[in-house]
Amino acid sequence: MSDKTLIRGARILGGEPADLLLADGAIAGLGTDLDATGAVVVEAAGLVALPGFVDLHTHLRQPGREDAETILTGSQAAAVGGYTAVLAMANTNPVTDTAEAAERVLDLGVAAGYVDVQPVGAVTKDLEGHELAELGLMARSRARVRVFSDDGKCVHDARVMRRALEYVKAFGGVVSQHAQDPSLAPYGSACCHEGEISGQLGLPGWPGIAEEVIVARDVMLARHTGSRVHVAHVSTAGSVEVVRWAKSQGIDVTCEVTPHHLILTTDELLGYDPTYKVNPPLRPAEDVQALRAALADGTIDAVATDHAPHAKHDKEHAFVDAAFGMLGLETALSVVVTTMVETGLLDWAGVARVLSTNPARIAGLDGHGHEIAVGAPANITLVDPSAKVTVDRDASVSLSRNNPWHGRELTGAVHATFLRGKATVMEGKLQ
Ligand SMILES: NC(=O)N[C@@H](CC(=O)O)C(=O)O
Repeated sequence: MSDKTLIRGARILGGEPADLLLADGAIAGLGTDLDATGAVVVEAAGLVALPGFVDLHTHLRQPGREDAETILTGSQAAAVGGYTAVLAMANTNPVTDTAEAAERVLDLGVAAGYVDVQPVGAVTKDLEGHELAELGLMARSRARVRVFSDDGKCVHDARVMRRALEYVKAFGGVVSQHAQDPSLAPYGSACCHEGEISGQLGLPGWPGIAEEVIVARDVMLARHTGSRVHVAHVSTAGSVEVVRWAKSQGIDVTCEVTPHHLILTTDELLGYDPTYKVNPPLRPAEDVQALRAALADGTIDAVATDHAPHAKHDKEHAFVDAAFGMLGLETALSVVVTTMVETGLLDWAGVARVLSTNPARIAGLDGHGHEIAVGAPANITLVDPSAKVTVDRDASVSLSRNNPWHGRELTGAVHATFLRGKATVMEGKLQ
């Protein structure tokens, strides 16, 4: 089979139609009426060409919970979602807190071959929050770890956070903080936005302030250390306000929002369906509006899925006992189109920014998030901008089924994904 592909007539970043020639892993031509000799031709009239998506926040569950997801199945779900790179969170079993563990994740990602799997290193040993993990060794390993996170838990001790920020500064790393002060929102028990709704449902409250105090503290620590902090899954208007202020002061802070926090609200909890139990919890509509506005104005840099697959027997429990988390990789683009493009809040260049360019920059991934230009790596996602999709959780390539979008109609679909010129997905199907 030819290793040349001609994508014919795609709208580049939603602009004018052009042909794209992919050869030897790179974009070899961009223009009109390019010569198709020897190339596989992909007819792309009406489709939008974007740089391959990069997910800053994916839980792949391997090692330890291969019944919920593996690096292979998670990579496949990512490719179907239009991703060419994912950052694999460290809260596996064992935790990714050594150079060897990070290299193992990297190698399994290469063996799977659907997306570049970039390991995230734990900030503290075994995510316990006390002793720093081998940050330098992970950074210098073959895995070149640059993003560190105890995600699932917060680096709640200010002294440990300060040391982590100082340490990662030496090699241009970043700490991605799961902002949850456990004295205000205890791990495991706090599971519902604190407010009228938690009272009504009788569920332990997870107040927005538990997130906001950590975000406020961390931007001050970033300023003090001159280092770089990233806030994972921001979920409240207050957090966004703090980040907006910090950016205006020149503090080196970035943040991400999940697709689910852009649309789902506390109302979903009324049926006590554990599919909607997630950390941080779903918030009221005012927060959702503030998150959309902040993504539109650039205060929020990226959309990151927090894809959190769980086996049935961990999710199908009474709400208080079920595992936290929901799937996200395969549906993120459709949620972004539905909430941000259809509403006029983002154009396609904006979608490229929040799903590709910014996350690649934050993670320090050189081979991703490029402009669509001759010579750039051929990591390309083709999107059908107006397709109406009714999500079917059983059509998922993820091993898990905790899909909050099941039965909903969303707009926009991934048509094809190319990783260094090779089609991993074509006509929505895994290759
Ligand atoms: N986001 C989630 O709801 N779940 C995450 C970890 C976490 O609790 O943040 C997971 O690993 O399942």
